[in-house]
Amino acid sequence: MLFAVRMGVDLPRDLDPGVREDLVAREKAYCQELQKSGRWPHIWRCAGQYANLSVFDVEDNEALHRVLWNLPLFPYLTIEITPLVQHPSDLAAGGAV
Ligand SMILES: O=C(O)C[C@H]1C=CC(=O)O1
Repeated sequence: MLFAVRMGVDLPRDLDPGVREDLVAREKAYCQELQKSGRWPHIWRCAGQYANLSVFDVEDNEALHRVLWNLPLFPYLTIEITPLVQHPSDLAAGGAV
């Protein structure tokens, strides 16, 4: 199942710089591990915002929940989820011209 997920990041201004650096490094490693496994095929920065728009390709809602819950930055994220289905006009998916 495909899900579009927007994550807004809100790290406290007074967060210890070392803790912040560690969190961001662990988030990046986890994100790249999921990309390599095919479960996080797209990630885009939302222009001008500390936020990303991502696509997840996971088995079901439960799997998505697990993946998101385990994000190191999870406590600092505002997450919006949109389940996706194929669009009938999508040429790449065989949509008629
Ligand atoms: O920077 C972000 O958008 C938050 C987070 C999501 C993946 C990652 O590496 O960091």
